[in-house]
Amino acid sequence: MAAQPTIPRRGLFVGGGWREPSLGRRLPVVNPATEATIGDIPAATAEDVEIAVAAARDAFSRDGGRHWSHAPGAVRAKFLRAIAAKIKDRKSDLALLETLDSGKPLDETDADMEDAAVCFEYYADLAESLDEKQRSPISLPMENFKSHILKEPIGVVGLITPWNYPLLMATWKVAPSLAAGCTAVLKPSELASLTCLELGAICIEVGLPPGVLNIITGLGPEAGGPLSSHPHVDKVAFTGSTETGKRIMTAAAQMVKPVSLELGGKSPLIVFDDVDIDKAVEWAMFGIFANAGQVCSATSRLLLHEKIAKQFLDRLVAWAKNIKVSDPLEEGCRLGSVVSEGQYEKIKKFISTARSEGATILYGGARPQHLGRGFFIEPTIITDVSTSMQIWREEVFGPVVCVKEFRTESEAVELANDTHYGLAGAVISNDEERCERISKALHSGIVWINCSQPTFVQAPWGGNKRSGFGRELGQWGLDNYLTVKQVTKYCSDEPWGWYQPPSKL
Ligand SMILES: NC(=O)C1=CN([C@@H]2O[C@H](COP(=O)(O)OP(=O)(O)OC[C@H]3O[C@@H](n4cnc5c(N)ncnc54)[C@H](O)[C@@H]3O)[C@@H](O)[C@H]2O)C=CC1
Ligand SMILES: N=C(N)NCCCC(=O)O
Ligand code: NA
Repeated sequence: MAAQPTIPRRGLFVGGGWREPSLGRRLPVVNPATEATIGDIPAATAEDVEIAVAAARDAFSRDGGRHWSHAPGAVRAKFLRAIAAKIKDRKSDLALLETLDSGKPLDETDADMEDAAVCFEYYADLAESLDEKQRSPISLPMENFKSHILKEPIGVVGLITPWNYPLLMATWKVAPSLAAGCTAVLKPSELASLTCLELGAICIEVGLPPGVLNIITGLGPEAGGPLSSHPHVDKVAFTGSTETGKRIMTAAAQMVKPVSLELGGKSPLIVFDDVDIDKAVEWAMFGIFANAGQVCSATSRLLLHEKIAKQFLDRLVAWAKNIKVSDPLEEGCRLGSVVSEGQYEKIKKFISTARSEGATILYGGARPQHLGRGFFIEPTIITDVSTSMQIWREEVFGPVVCVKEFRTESEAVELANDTHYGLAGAVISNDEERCERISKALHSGIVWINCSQPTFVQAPWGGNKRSGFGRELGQWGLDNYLTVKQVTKYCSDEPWGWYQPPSKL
């Protein structure tokens, strides 16, 4: 087991330095795998939001934007690459902090730190290529006019992020917004903020201009609320629950402030009868047990062709029994604890409601016997599910999959789309044409074929329906933080000639 590090005591990261929260309050950091309090983080309030937004505003317009917002993309790219390099240098200590904060297996946090570094590098490249895309001409039907496009940073952005991939979800917003030339105030989740505060330390080390990125930890209503309604915040990007997303959109609407929302999901995985069962089972497990199912795109509804359902479930149970559920620091751990006591209680309630509504807990459903402490839940497989049950309709955000059988392709699609959410969907079949048909038929922003969850920084990420709108990652992730300006020029020597000229007296 890795050595326990000391948890750095940080302030709020504002204007390029550390600052104690105005009201002097701090929040405990709990390691959910041991239930021990291991440190604390500052609790920002509206007063601190005010100061952080002012710092970001100042950084946006300082020197007419020459050093950041309107600097060549290469200037911003240099800082983004330096941040990526520091994340790589500190990968093992950041991964350890994130595991201690969230309960995620160390192999997962290690991969997440790598993904965060890659994301900063990717948007460094896009910051550079942005300059080449400026002034792209628009063809007009009148010769005496010429028009071109400028892509400009939106301004100061508020970035509100969740606890399930603490540093990575922050990076999906920080990297593209800074690449675009915005300045930002990041509000990570109070349940797991440690690595985001370390990002502040990294910004100091790389000499990021003060105020370009500010990081304020604290509670949702106290710190996130004032940020989403602040008149000097030009856009809010949010990832988290649908309920909080609605609140943020309502607050932003008062200022006609644009928002992008990446919310919950209840994504389906459809398995046909022409597949290699064990290969399909492993993807089904990865789709719902990776990160203990605390993934917005988790494929939490498993749809099995009736011909293979029994065999598939037998194998799924056999594989699930084989998952190493342990302290997330243990070598080979594949299922750690969930993030908090609140999340643990919520997941257990979902399971007991499913049982009382008549579903069968085929496997799991409780605390693993060998783990007496920590917020651990067994991998859980629920069958005999009907479409009116809570377990079919609502996001659990835990290692809990519910299963239904289907007979025909159209029945599978109908079940898959039977949800208010629309983030992701997946299909496993050896029939390529069938997979193509299903990709078109699913009402979601992401479709996986013959897999579930692999995520690449180059490809757009986001949902439809109550999973939100806007796309992160790829070029779309950069466009999220850019506004498009048309510049149209009259270039004829002739007068416009619409009005009768007055007589020259
Ligand atoms: N889609 C996703 O990626 C996520 C979904 N969830 C779902 O949400 C449930 C609740 O988890 P929470 O941590 O409570 O998620 P949440 O959506 O409340 O938290 C996400 C972020 O929003 C902030 N926030 C909360 N209330 C706010 C407000 N009124 N104004 C501005 N910001 C606010 C939080 O501090 C955090 O930074 C989970 O059980 C899960 O089902 C949670 C996290 C991520
Ligand atoms: N990095 C991977 N594989 N997935 C990220 C999921 C992000 C989310 O829950 O919003
Ligand atoms: Na924590």
